[in-house]
Amino acid sequence: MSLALGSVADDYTGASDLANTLTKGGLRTVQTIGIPADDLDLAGIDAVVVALKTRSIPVGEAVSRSRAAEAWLRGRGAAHVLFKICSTFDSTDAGNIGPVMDALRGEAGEAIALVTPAFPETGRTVYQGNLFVGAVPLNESPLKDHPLNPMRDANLVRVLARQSASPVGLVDFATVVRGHEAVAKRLDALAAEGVGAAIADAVTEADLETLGRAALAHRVSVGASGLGLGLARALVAAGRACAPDSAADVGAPVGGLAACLAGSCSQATLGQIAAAEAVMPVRRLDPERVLAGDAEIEAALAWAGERVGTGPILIASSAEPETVRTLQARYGGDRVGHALEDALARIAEGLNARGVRRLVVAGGETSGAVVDRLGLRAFQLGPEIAAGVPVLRTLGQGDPMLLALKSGNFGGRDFFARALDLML
Ligand SMILES: Nc1ncnc2c1ncn2[C@@H]1O[C@H](COP(=O)(O)OP(=O)(O)OP(=O)(O)O)[C@@H](O)[C@H]1O
Ligand SMILES: O=C(O)[C@@H](O)C(=O)CO
Repeated sequence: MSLALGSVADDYTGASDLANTLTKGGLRTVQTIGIPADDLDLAGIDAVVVALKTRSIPVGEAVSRSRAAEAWLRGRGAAHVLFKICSTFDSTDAGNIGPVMDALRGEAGEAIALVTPAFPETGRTVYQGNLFVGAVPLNESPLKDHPLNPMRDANLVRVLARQSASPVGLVDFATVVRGHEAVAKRLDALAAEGVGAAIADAVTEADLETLGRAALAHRVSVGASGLGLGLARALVAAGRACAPDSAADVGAPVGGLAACLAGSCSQATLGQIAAAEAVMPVRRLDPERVLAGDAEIEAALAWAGERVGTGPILIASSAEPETVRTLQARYGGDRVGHALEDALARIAEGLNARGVRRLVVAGGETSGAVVDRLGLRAFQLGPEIAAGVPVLRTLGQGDPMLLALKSGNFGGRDFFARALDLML
């Protein structure tokens, strides 16, 4: 059976966001962690999203891992591969969006790639190449304070041009509203001028349907869940996927204990942790003590062990931007980030050993560290908790676990409680 669509995602929460959107768009979808084992059963599956952890690693590694995932997907018949990036275009001038895009475009033999992070359902829109988060340009949004990749320029034509080896152009809104043929013509014209990537404006789902249709004529595209939606709808309309009529079903309850972990320092996650304090015990890690040794992890696990038997608990490293900046200035951003990711991953492992089978994790890098530490390999999609965040059920690995991997900025204030309500 050939895949109708393949995707290489640059982080795990982003992958589950896309897998959720593809499922809602009518594609039977599986999310894998890294390149799947050969015995993964793909019968009846339309789309595979290969989750990588390549957003914040050195460029060369990001490129080689992405190429290997793309080759695997092509080997399963995927005619189109979407490189799933963050809807807030998380990256630095060194990459990794530009270099990975250049490599995948080269492999696919395409002259140009359509690029759009628009995802209107979560307030991400693109106009004249500028990315808006809700009502404000990217550089005025909380993303300007991101601990790993502060976003200080909203003009994505400029941002991507700093990362890509080829010139970057624009498919503007006036072209998009004229439909997929106009977009296709504009892409051809840009390619003829030697432009290797085009940021495409999109404000509504209708724009993304247009872009999905235009992108499908090529072998590779770059975008967030909004473009995934456009591609899914184009595939269903073309009869290349058969839109199952039953909603995503996460199967029988898994039971077991439940816990939440948060490493995201986004404004949304900080608000969600504050709200969780009213409904479950919350412990905040002391980052300085985490950097000093194992005692903080052991203390957190002992604290959890006394409480998790009677109800869900939450452990967070998250802090306000000013606190994050102070810590990073003292110890270095990479060192702090990795130490806290590793601490939360080890706490997840300890909780799992104490019977936790239902786990909510906030933050893309944090989720990557947790899922890797637990050795999870593939997920089936369950119901949507909030826009971009589905319930995931482990696939093909003995007793199932339920997870929710939340992108930092997603979800309402009651996210943690709401997630646990759907994870039975
Ligand atoms: N108190 C803290 N001080 C400094 N860095 C922190 C602190 N707590 C967490 N971090 C680090 O901040 C980074 C947060 O990245 P992560 O990807 O997990 O969240 P996010 O960027 O908000 O989510 P997403 O990528 O899904 O948008 C991680 O490297 C984490 O270890
Ligand atoms: O696109 C998004 O915003 C998310 O799926 C994500 O990738 C955040 O890390």
